[in-house]
Amino acid sequence: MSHLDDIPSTPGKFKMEKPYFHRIRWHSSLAKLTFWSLVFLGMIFIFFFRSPSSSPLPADPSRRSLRTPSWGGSDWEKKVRSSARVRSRNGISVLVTGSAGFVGTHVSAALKRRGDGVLGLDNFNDYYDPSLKRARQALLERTGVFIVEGDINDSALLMKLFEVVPFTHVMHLAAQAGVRYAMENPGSYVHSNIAGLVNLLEVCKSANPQPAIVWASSSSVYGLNTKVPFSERDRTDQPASLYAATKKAGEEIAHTYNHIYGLSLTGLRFFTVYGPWGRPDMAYFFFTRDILKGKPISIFEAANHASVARDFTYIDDIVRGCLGALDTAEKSTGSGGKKRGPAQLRVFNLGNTSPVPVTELVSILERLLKVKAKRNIMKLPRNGDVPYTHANISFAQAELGYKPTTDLQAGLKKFVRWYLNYYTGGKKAAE
Ligand SMILES: O=C(O)[C@H]1O[C@H](OP(=O)(O)OP(=O)(O)OC[C@H]2O[C@@H](n3ccc(=O)[nH]c3=O)[C@H](O)[C@@H]2O)[C@H](O)[C@@H](O)[C@H]1O
Repeated sequence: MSHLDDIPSTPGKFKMEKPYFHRIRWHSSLAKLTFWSLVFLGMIFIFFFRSPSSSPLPADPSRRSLRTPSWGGSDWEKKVRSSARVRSRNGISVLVTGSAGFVGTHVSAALKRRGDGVLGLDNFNDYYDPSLKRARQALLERTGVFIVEGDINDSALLMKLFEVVPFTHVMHLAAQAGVRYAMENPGSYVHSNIAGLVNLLEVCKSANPQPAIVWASSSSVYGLNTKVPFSERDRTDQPASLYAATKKAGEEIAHTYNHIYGLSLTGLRFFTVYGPWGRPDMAYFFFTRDILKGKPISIFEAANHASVARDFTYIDDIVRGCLGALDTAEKSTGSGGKKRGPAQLRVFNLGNTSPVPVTELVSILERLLKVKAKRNIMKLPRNGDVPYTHANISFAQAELGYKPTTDLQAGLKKFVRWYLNYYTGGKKAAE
């Protein structure tokens, strides 16, 4: 909706007065006309000075979200119940937020496969191509997972979902992802990663029974930490991006809800997750697209020409980590919004323990695509990126049985196969 639409409708106010009207009346009309003209000009002024391009925080950071999702009604409730129905002995019923996202789709499918009840929730925003999210949704629908269209900031919707289904677990993956985009749209990070998280926890704390919650934190919380490999005991108070700061804030918020309300909370610090059905905003994904198009790619390097490297982690390994976290999550201890005893609070690294330079990532892609990349080496910009990540996963190994098995070469092979098939039917280079 245009901001100009906000101008109150004032029928008749601008109507031309007839000349034989009383002088005083004429003066008053002129005054009114002047007044409304000024109001009109004022609105135009406000519109331009509050437009997203000139404002650091967009007036409505959720503007890219589906604004008025339709939910409710008996058919809708039937679909919700059916999707969330547990079909295996000792299965769990899980609300998966961000289920049309990359990790959300894979986790939802894996839970469904083993007979758990799964209900998805996603706002289908256009941070990246929503048609990819729709394709993931279609994939999940075929496996019996229904995705409710809505935002985690919508308390009424969340309360309704808990009224219809007494979820035992929440897998909270809905978030504003991406390190570099935080400089473009900081408000969207606050909206999803802070306000959205708090809203979800508020509803969870009041639910009866309270669910156990597993949620996506990020390797980026290690920020400027230089001690490697990164251990959960290392400092995380030097975030290098607003994205990282909101994820770190999430970890502190989790502590609060665990402390006050007895919510069982497990945060998973994902390390640069990649694979089929991945996110087009991530380097491995758009490098593939650009290499195929013959477009140059920018490869960042750290100070003194040092390589920038990432502990790239394959999606199937991450999914196993997520399921391990759900399966070992203890029950929340509160009821009626009140804590009844101490509850579980955990944070785990989910990485691959094997950092690979971005230059090597590009070489692997060149071999798999059989196309030489046009490499444009440039200094790591000050955009929130950190030069290096490396996970110590011994804690996740001990507690969740987490053990990654896919190296970057094998994982990218699967990604490239999916990419070519999805975008070109395996025949020609992608658009
Ligand atoms: O682990 C995380 O917590 C995060 O992982 C991911 O962030 P990153 O590790 O930064 O992944 P990604 O953008 O793919 O850049 C990969 C590498 O390519 C380099 N890079 C990037 C762009 C470019 O043009 N050139 C380049 O060299 C770049 O410098 C980097 O070294 C998720 O996006 C994020 O949401 C969060 O989950």
